This record gives sequence, C-alpha cells and structure tokens, in this order.
Amino acid sequence: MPAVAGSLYMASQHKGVPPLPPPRPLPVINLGRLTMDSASRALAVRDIVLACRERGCFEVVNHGISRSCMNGALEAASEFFQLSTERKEEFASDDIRQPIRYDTSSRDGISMSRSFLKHYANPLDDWIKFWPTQPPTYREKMGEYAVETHRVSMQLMEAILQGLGLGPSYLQEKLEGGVQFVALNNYPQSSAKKADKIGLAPHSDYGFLTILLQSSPGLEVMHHEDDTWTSVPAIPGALHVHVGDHLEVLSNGQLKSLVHRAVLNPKESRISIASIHGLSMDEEVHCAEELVDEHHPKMYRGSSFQDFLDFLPANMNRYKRYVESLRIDKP
Ligand SMILES: O=C(O)CCC(=O)C(=O)O
Ligand SMILES: [Fe+2]
Repeated sequence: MPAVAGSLYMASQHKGVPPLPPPRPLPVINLGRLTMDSASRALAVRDIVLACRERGCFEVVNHGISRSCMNGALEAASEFFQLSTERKEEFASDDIRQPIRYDTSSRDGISMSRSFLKHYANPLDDWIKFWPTQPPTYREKMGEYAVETHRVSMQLMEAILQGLGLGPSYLQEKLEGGVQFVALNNYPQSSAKKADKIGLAPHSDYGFLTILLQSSPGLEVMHHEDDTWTSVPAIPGALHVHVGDHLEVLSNGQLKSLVHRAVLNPKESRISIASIHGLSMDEEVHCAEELVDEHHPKMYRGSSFQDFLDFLPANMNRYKRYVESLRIDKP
C-alpha cells in the first residue's frame, strides 16, 4: 500500500525549531480496485480495514469524483465565505438543530479560529431548499459534490463492513438513507503576530466516516499509539477519510475514532469541506452482535445522532471523543 509523509517534517528541519518525530506515512488507497476483479477487491478491502485499524484514516485516489466537481465545491464554499457578513449571518443560529447554520465563534468549544457553514445533504431533495442561493452556483456545485461523496461513502462502508466480517450489504439500506452532514470550514492564514496557530481544536467526528476535501494543508491527525500529530498533505485529486465515533461503536472497539485538528496555514487562508456519514437521525447505532462474544464483551451503549445533539451543548469540553461517553465500563 503506497504512503505519503506529512509535509511539516520538512518545515521542522530549519534552525531553531525543535525537530518533530519522523513522519508517519499515511496510507493511500486506490479505490478503483474495489470494482475490479474479486482478488483486487479483496486486497483493497484488506488495505482499507488495515488503515482504519492502524491509523484511523487514509487518503483515497481513483474514487471517481472528477477534479472539476471537487474544485467546483471548493469554489462555491470560497465564494460563500466571501459574501458580506450580513448575507452570511442570514444563516446564523444558536440552535444546533437548525438544518443550516453559519457561525464564527467558539461557542462549540473547539472553533478557535474558523467560520463555518453546516448543513445536511442526504437525501438531497429534502435539504437543498435550505442551502444558500448565493453564490448562484452554490446549490448545483455543492449538490453535485455531496451526491458524489455519498456514493463514495457507500463504497467505503461496504468495504469496511465486508472487512469486519459483517458482509458488504450489512446496514446498506439504512446507510443509503442515512445522515450526510456537510461542514464547510474557512480558516484565516496564520499571522506572525498571533502565537496560537490552531484553527480547530482536537476532536473526533460523530458518524461512521468523514470524507474531507482541503484546499491546502492544515488538517492534522493524531496517532493512536503515542498521541503524536501527522500533517495530512493535500494530494491533488485525493480525498481524506477518517473513522468516526459510531464506527468505533459498531465495530465494538475494533476500529477507533480518529482525533484530528486543523492548524492555520502560514501561506494562505484555507477551506475544508468535511462530509460526515451516519445512520438517520433517530436510528441508534449499537455494537454489531456478530463482533460481541465472551472474549469481546459489548463495549458501548447504543446512541443516535439525536442523542449526540442532546449531549453536545452540556459537554462541550468534557470529551475529545464523544464515544468515550458511551463506554459501558465508564464510571
Ligand atoms: O478543517 C479541517 O481540516 C478539519 C475539519 C473538521 O475536523 C470538521 O469539520 O469536523
Ligand atoms: Fe472533524
């Protein structure tokens, strides 16, 4: 499985900067292998599950989403953030249950230096009416990207569920109709004057999988074993994928949700589009019975996306990973 190394390592080689630990290459998966012959698919499934187990994340290439579709989504996001404050604030709300929400502050406990627009996207016909009409291409460009990303999320989930021994059609219908939550993040360029370079503080994502597209580097992922950070390079045409809290629950702890953060880019302002995929709002996710036995007792209680929204306001800074609050052995 090919791998790429984080770019911060090079930056740390300059005089006066304490050296970072050696870069830990991130796995790169060629998704085209999933639809080739069965032997190629089996190898791709093995690589995907290995990456999820060991790193909690990987980069995907050959996923079938065109460069123009990806660039279109980044442009639409960028043009939205360039609108006047007044226009953007039409979507401002304190209510995290709103179908669309714009904010700039750290009321969520983790946004140190970002503005964001968050909205739902699947099924598209249910949600697109809430999306911005400015810039005029927003709905078309973001809609196309959201549909394509949902398709990739289905392929990835089928592979992961197959690799966990649950079978590729496990939960298929529920995933088809499940939540897709899209977060557009806008970070300023880091300034020499401001010491704090963190745009978004460490956290894990709700849901099974997050698929992330970034305009330039800034995403960092924490290594499961020693808590060190690796910078995720912006490989042209690639998407970043990581494991969310509910995949940890479903896999009964075989896979761990990934702690990640965003640092400000010293060269330019940065946009990322995070697409979070899970079951529908009220559907509880439980540890798969097939993965529970006397040697692997059930580790987590069941919970839904609604439960997560209930949990969030009162627990902003208590857990880096929501899944910790679901542990059965927790005091
Ligand atoms: O901007 C990034 O790279 C990370 C965004 C993120 O973690 C999120 O939206 O949940
Ligand atoms: Fe995140």
